[in-house]
Amino acid sequence: MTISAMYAAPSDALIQRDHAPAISASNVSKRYGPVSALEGLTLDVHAGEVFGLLGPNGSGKTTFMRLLAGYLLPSAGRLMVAGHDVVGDSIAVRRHIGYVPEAAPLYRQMRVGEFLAFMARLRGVPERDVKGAVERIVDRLALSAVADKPTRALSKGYRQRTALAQALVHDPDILILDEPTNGLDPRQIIEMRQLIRSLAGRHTVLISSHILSEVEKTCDRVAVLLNGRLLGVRAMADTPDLEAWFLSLT
Ligand SMILES: Nc1ncnc2c1ncn2[C@@H]1O[C@H](COP(=O)(O)OP(=O)(O)OP(=O)(O)O)[C@@H](O)[C@H]1O
Repeated sequence: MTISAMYAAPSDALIQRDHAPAISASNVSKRYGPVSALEGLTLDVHAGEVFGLLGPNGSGKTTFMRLLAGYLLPSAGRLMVAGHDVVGDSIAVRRHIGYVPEAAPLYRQMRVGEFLAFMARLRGVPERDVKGAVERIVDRLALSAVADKPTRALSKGYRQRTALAQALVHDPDILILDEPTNGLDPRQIIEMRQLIRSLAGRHTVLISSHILSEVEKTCDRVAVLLNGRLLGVRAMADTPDLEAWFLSLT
């Protein structure tokens, strides 16, 4: 399917709502030698929702995201993304995922437009569709003012937005954002939150954070992780006091 057809067609994410969860973890564990970073994690993320992973430093949030993105392999358990196994079908999984790590590399010598075109090609967007895909994402994320600037010259807010654009340029169903507001100023935090909310529905968004108020304002549902273990999952609509719930768990 061409990227233009992907934009025109109802997204896989919406189709999946009636079928498989966008992300499904069954008893997933990850060890780094003697360190247990995730312990028997079982969790479903529904298509089209913004889902928050909340936990202090070292609770396993980044490890879970890196497993989903195929950068790491689980030590045990089964992890499915858009109906594909991350171990057995990693190429299909990568097509469905856009990932923004906490410190996203931006190839500092490239201009923003060039960088996005480079990332689109890397993700398998056909050559004839690259220009259109870049134009669409530059427009959608309001990057036109900086499209000709080298990425090294960007402000932190624009850098974060460019990192998000590279993760969306191939129009994945699922977007994974590790601490997306880290280091942003208050206005940039608000803009990033609005941007994430605007992606819900068409995309499934998984974000990590250790800031309760951030999760409260951005997410539809939240999971609390501590020391690699899942302590609970709640819909924000059913959680009038996130702080009280969090404290009751930890
Ligand atoms: N490459 C690694 N080798 C060894 N231990 C690791 C490695 N990466 C993470 N860990 C350990 O795994 C545990 C979970 O780390 P992880 O980075 O997934 O947590 P986190 O919740 O994302 O933390 P943060 O908010 O600080 O990014 C921690 O104890 C961490 O020290």
